[in-house]
Amino acid sequence: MLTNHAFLTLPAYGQLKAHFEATESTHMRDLFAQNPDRFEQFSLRFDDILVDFSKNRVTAETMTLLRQLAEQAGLTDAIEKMFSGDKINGTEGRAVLHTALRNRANTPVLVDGADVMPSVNAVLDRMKSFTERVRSGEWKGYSGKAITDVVNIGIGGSDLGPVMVTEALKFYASDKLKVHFVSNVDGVHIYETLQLVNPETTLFLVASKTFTTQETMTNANSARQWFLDNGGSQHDVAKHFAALSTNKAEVEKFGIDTENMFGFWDWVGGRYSLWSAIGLSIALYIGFDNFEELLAGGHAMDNHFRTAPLDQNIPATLALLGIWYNNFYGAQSEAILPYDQYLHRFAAYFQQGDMESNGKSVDRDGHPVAYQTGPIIWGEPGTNGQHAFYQLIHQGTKLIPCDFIAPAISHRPMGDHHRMLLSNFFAQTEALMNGKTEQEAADELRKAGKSDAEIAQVAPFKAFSGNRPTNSILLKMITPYTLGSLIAMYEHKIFTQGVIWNIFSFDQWGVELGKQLANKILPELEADTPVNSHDSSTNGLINVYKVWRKN
Ligand SMILES: O=P(O)(O)OC[C@H]1O[C@H](O)[C@@H](O)[C@@H](O)[C@@H]1O
Repeated sequence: MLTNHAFLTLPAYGQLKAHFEATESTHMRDLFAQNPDRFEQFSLRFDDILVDFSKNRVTAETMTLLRQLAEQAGLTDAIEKMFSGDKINGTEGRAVLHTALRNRANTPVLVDGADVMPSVNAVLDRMKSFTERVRSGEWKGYSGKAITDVVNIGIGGSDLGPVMVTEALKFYASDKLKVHFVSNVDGVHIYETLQLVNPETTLFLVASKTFTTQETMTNANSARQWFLDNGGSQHDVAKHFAALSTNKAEVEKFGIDTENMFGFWDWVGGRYSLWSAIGLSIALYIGFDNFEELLAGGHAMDNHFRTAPLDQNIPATLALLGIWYNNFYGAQSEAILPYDQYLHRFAAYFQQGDMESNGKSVDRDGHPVAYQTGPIIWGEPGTNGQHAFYQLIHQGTKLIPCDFIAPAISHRPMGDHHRMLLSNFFAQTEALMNGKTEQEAADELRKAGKSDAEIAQVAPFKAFSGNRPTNSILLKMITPYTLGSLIAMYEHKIFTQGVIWNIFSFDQWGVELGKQLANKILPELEADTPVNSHDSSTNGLINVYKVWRKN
């Protein structure tokens, strides 16, 4: 278990508070003007990833104090505990070992005294041979045809990771195999997906850690019914359905051949599970070699996080910067802005990764926290975001720290597109940092021939305060390896923040509540008789629904 501490009484917290008050009005423009080495001093490189954090409202002193905060919160010890299988998920009594899933060094990792690596490797071997059989066409559907479409049925962590990664690595995909994802219990999702596929050549992956999640089981049942109604027999189900789960008993109950079950373990959190059997759709889509590259990239970042000193440690640095804005500047959110269309689900993926992990308000002693914890994560790919919500980032009243992410090399070089994309990537962080004074705005207007009256009227609106913090994460190229490192980088950022805030990052009781509540109302929706067991709003909504559904 992790050692507890009181975040607000850490000596570095008090020092940071005083430092914040003393430096709050400093403008980054001046910091850049004063220090020509700012980029060298405040950027880190790891393989083909460059993290430039110089456009933040920090000085060397800020970073020193933030690192002291991490040390005083016991980060080094906490990292060791996670990697070595300590039961750091305190409310569920579980280890947290997604790092073991990508432990390419194969060094033993012990849970309750037993090495988990042989089981990890055994599942990877089975995934490999299954992937090869399906991709080569050796695996046949019931009518003897090869598989052309894979439909992953899962939700939350059993969906978002595979969706994000298959999109991000589409360049590496085989054109012989398409992947589809069904998550929402809204019948529209499975209906529309089934319109695209043929039962003879479709493989359904039922992805659920618990194998009891309402949405997934409902979609899986509908998929099986569709399969049986459209030419498949009960006997053929084994050729068209596989399960990715920790729950063998429920998989058997559903009727999936356990030969087609790919297991994982309770020490893999749902939102950290793309590295496990939950990643089978990824392996099928991009091939097992590429899936292994993804694991290798994650493993390399694990080694970096575990061994790099704090002043060189990329995930820890990003975490500390996040804490600086969250706990001292009062920033409510962080935007993730990938300048890469293939990464268009990256922010959505880390919405779950971050918000489900650190959206907690009770500390590890069970006491309500008296400080802010996890931020709101949001974002869309650049340049679309620029034409939608960047106005608020540039000139709104809220401070929104942003991560800008871009590859130097595009997989799809089309004319000048990539250069244009990157010119936006570079320009935006520069503008957010520099801003534009009213005087500069006035000078521009004068040059454009505007009268003094016009200038006085318009200049205030054309001024930008600047001083808005950004990290620029420049990658050479989005390869499976680099993406693996990038994902692991954010995972460890989230972990670091949870350690410093003294919260449990690996449970999700808030989500469980929703599952229970919906199950209570579902039977009440059966009959047309009005309900009166809830508050007047809930009763009113249900009763109008009961009337309207009759038409
Ligand atoms: O894989 P499962 O068990 O279907 O859970 C799917 C999802 O359910 C809930 O929303 C949470 O517990 C998530 O963390 C999880 O990823």
